[in-house]
Amino acid sequence: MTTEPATTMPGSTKPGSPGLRLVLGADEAGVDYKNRILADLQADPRISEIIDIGVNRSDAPEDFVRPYPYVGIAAGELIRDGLADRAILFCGTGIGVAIAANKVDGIRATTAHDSFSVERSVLSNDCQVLTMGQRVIGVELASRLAREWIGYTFDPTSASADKVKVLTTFEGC
Ligand SMILES: O=C[C@H](O)[C@H](O)COP(=O)(O)O
Repeated sequence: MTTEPATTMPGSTKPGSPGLRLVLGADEAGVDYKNRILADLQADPRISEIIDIGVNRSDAPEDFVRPYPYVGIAAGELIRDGLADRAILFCGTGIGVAIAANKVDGIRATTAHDSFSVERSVLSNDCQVLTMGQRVIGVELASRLAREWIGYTFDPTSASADKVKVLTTFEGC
C-alpha cells in the first residue's frame, strides 16, 4: 500500500519560537476536520510547528488511503522520538487513532469530545495525544476543543504525577 509521506506545512514553522510542535493527522474519515483544524491553528502563537502527516484528501484513490492504525502509530512515533510534542488526530470516531497511538511506548492518547475531559486529559493524565471523531461532533466544537487542549500543560509536581508514573511501569511488557 502506498501511503502519503509526513509533511511539514509550508509557513507553519516559526524558527526560534519555543512553541508547541504539533502533529495533525487523520484517516479518510477524519480528513476534513484535520484540514479545518490545521487552518484554524496555522496562526496560533502557541504553536511553533505543525507537522501534517495526512491524509490530505477525502476523495483519495484507494492507494492513498491510510487506515487509522498507521496514522495513530506514526503520530505516536514522532512524539516518542522527540520530533514532536503533541498530536491531534481524527478518524470517524476518534477511537481507532487513539488505540493505535497508545500502542507506542510512552504515549498517552485519548478520545475526548467535551471540554472537561479535554482539560483533564492533560491535567490528570498528561496525554500527549487528543483524538476526535468527525462522525461524532460538529466541526466548530472540534476546533474549539483543539484550541482549548493545546492551552493546557501538565504539572509534574501535581498530585496526578505519581499516578501517571505508574503507567510507565507497564510499558514494554
Ligand atoms: O475507529 C475507527 C474509525 O472511526 C475509522 O475512521 C472508521 O473505521 P471503520 O471504517 O472500520 O468503521
